[in-house]
Amino acid sequence: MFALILQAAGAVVALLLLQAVAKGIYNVFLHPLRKYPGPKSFAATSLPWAITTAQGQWAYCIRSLHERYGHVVRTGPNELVYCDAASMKDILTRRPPMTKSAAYYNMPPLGTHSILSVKDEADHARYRRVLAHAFSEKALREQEPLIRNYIDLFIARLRECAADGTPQDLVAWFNYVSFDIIGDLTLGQSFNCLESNTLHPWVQYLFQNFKAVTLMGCARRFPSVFGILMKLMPQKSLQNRLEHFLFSKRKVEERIQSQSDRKDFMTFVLRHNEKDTGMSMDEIVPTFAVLLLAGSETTATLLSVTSFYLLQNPEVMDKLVKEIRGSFKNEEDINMVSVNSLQYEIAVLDEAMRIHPPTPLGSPRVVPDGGEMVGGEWVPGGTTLYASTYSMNRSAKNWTDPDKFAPERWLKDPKYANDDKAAFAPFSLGTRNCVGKNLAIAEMRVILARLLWNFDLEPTEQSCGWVQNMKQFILWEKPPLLVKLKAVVR
Ligand code: HEM
Repeated sequence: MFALILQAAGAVVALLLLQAVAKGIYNVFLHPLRKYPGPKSFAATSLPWAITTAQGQWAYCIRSLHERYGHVVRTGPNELVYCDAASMKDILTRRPPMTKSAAYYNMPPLGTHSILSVKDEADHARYRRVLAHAFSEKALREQEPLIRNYIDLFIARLRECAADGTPQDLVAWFNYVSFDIIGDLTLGQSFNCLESNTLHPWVQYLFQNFKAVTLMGCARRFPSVFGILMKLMPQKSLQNRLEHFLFSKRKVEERIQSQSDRKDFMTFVLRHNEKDTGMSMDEIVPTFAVLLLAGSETTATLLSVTSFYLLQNPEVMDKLVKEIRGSFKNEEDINMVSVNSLQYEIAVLDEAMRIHPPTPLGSPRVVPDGGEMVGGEWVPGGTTLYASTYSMNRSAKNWTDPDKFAPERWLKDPKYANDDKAAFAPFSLGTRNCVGKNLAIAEMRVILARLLWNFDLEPTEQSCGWVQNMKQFILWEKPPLLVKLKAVVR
């Protein structure tokens, strides 16, 4: 009996293997994408993509594939990745827009789409119309006092903790301040990370969640064994994902029930949420869960990256510190409007976003039925495609000295006259670009200016190799960045 079961299992495995080989041969030699350049193994099966992605190495892999094969690479049986501005524009700004790729955007756990994952463009436009009110100029002005309180606390806590000369982990501190701000703006309550000098457990779950979602994305590429792969995944991380979501749901519901009119996102959303043209509660919950994550991790990453490159480039740091300290009489003068005059700081932040974009992957889309022209070539309907932000920003075809941190390239330095600035889109393009862009920019400019107004930063031995081989699981998995802070006495 046992031998029979073994024989049957062997036959099933052999059949699956045969099917995979036949499919691989079809994909390489007969598939409509066969003429596109790229490694044969990537064209044959999704396995190389899944392995590299699960190892957190995808951004580096795509970059090296572009260096070898050119501006377009076939990275999977049904997938193309681009590395030039014209193709990126074709993909992201087409009218009507190409839909988001289901292979990359997960449905939230309770089965209703968030603004990030929703496929239907009319639904997306409806979500976006409501949410836009929470991110208008007017809303930002009204939110500034709330944000300022947290930045005051950030500086005060850093002054206390750095007073004895102990190096501070800037990644942790930027996470504390960005999560406290976003917690307050989204849920009406702080995560109290700054006060407690620790990440709230919800935030810790969040980081595990990125890995879980990445692994689920890998498993989904193999529908015939998806069920088995999901069983092999650490069940705790799947459970965490659900708990994490239920926590957000509870908090969003509490915020709505409080009927408060504080100047947070919910007040603006509820004020403009018309009954028939607005968002349902089931849609608000996952969308607010996205805001918590999209509005915190990204800004914390960029501030960490900026600090790292400033520490590695003392002449840039000096110039920036001089600009900030020479532009204001008092710290109170540093606000979301006055920082817009800091031309060098703006260039430094743009350069950090170029060299190490907080969202390294890009925005995958699906070519509509009937096909579409992308970068001057016909691409068949159903193809998944995107411009990889990391490769775009590090390509020698787009930038002079792409691996050099050079804020001057944003300040009309003739050495960088051939840079293709149209290749720079860290907040994406088109109807699904980042709704929080203005908030993110304002927040990062003020936090960086206030940090360098208050402290001289010095690297530690540990901080020197910080970016090397940093893994990506949707966002970057950042190790600690230990830095010495010397408070400036005035
Ligand atoms: C440096 C900071 C930030 C960067 C680099 C960034 C980048 C991006 C990118 C590339 C997208 C498009 C994602 C895609 O198509 O898959 C996006 C979308 C989005 N971002 Fe940001 N983001 C940042 C900060 C923020 C902030 C502060 C918020 C809100 C508080 C926010 C909220 C969102 C939302 C809701 C979307 C989805 C928009 C839509 O689909 O209509 N982001 N962001």
